[in-house]
Order: sequence, then C-alpha cells, then structure tokens
Amino acid sequence: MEAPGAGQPLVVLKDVDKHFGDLHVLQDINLSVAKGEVVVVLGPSGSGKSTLCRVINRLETIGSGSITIDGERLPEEGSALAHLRADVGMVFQSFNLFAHKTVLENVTLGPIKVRKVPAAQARERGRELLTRVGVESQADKYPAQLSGGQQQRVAIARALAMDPKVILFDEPTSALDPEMVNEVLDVMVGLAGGGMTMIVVTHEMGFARKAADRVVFMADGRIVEEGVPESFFTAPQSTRAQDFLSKILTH
Ligand SMILES: Nc1ncnc2c1ncn2[C@@H]1O[C@H](COP(=O)(O)OP(=O)(O)OP(=O)(O)O)[C@@H](O)[C@H]1O
Repeated sequence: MEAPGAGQPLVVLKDVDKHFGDLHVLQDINLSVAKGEVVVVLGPSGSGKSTLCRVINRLETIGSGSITIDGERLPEEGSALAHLRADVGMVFQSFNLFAHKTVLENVTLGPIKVRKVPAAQARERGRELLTRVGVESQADKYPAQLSGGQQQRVAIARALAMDPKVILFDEPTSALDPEMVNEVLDVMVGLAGGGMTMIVVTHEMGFARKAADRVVFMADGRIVEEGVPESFFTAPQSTRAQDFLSKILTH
C-alpha cells in the first residue's frame, strides 16, 4: 500500500559530521529517505549505525551539517524539539519501556502528554495497536511480566501510538532469544508493507532482503555503499561490503 506523499523526501541528512572526542563517528553523511521507504542500515560493529539513528532523533547532537524531517530542520532544544521528536518514533534494542507503567499506559502516555489526545481516545487507540502487534491480552500487565518479544512489540505499539512520520529501529531483535526474533520481525514486515517509513539498523539479513527498499552499508562512520537488497547482497561493489558479507553470510 502506498502512503500519501510516497516518494517525497522525508528524512534528509546533508553533510552530517560528528565526533566523540577524537573519534570521527559520522563523516560526510548524505542520506535522503523517502516517505514510505524502508532503509536497512548494515555495517560492522562500531561503524556508527546507532549514532546515525540517535542524531536523527536528536538523542545526540551533530557537529556540522543539517538534518531535516519533512522539511523542518531539527531544532536544538525546547518544545519544538519535543514536537519534532514525536514525529520520529524510536525502537531500541533494550525496549526501554516504562517499568512502573502498565503495557497500556506505556502506549497511551505519549499521545496524552505530548499529542494532547483525550485519555479515553488514547486508550481505545492503544488497545487497537496492542491488538495489531498481538499483545492485547497483556494490556494491564507490567513490562517485567512479559517476554522480550512481547515487550518489543509493545515498544513498537508505543512508537506507532504517536503517529510518527518515521520509525527508527536500532537493533530491535538483538536482545531477544532466538525464538522471539521472528514475532518482532513479522510485525516490522507488516509495517513496511503498510507504507510506514522506516530506518532499521539490524543484523537480520532475512529482514533486509524481504522488507528493505534500500540497504545502506556503513564502515568507519561513512556510508560506503548503498543499493537495492538484490544487488547489494549478490554483487556488493566495495571491498568493505564484500568482507562484511563474506563474514556474516558464511554460516
Ligand atoms: N556516547 C559515546 N561516547 C563516546 N564514544 C561513543 C559514544 N557512543 C558511541 N561511541 C563510539 O562511536 C563508535 C560508533 O558507535 P555506534 O554505536 O554508533 O556503532 P554501531 O555501528 O551502532 O555499532 P554496534 O553494531 O556495535 O552497535 C564506536 O566506536 C563507539 O564506541
């Protein structure tokens, strides 16, 4: 299904640079993600993939360059930042649910506080989203009572509840037991098929092949190569990508 405005640039990074002390963690990043596009970011450990997600959500500042979301430049701080951040959902490796809130409260808190949605309406929508990700029966439990796969699906419902323009996923299945990985990936494949704009850092090559419109390969803080999954996986152009794929695709 094509979302309205599909194909228009939504997340645009121009000449983005960032250092952590002496470490040049992002170098000359130029990336434009279109509405409805699913971009999978691959690369060796330490190549800057998480940092890329974190600067898009302003969890980290950039040194130079610019980042725009739907044409709006990311503000430094204040209510404008809270507003813009609400448009950029984030799903973390470690779920990051509110431990002392129920599952339903986790999903309704943002819409009520940030989007000013009336509580009853937020709860109704929250239950719909929990149904969509298959955890509606857990609505009144606390996160610690759920499996990792269930918690991550709640985290996805929580992100969706804000009606974000884009969702960033930072290794969403890396902390899960193997048998729970697919239940989360299935939800993500469904979102991708439904037209959600997604930037996904993952080591799940099956997901990349199945759901990505484009693969972006990073090494040493740079985008070294990008392309459609079929060509990236079968005929990577750079030696860095060839090395990376030969290491991970041999088993
Ligand atoms: N807050 C920080 N302060 C200092 N260095 C950091 C910080 N966050 C990340 N780094 C360093 O920046 C580099 C890139 O880290 P990043 O987490 O973005 O890589 P990554 O590609 O996501 O790696 P992984 O696949 O292992 O998660 C690493 O060398 C990391 O140690």
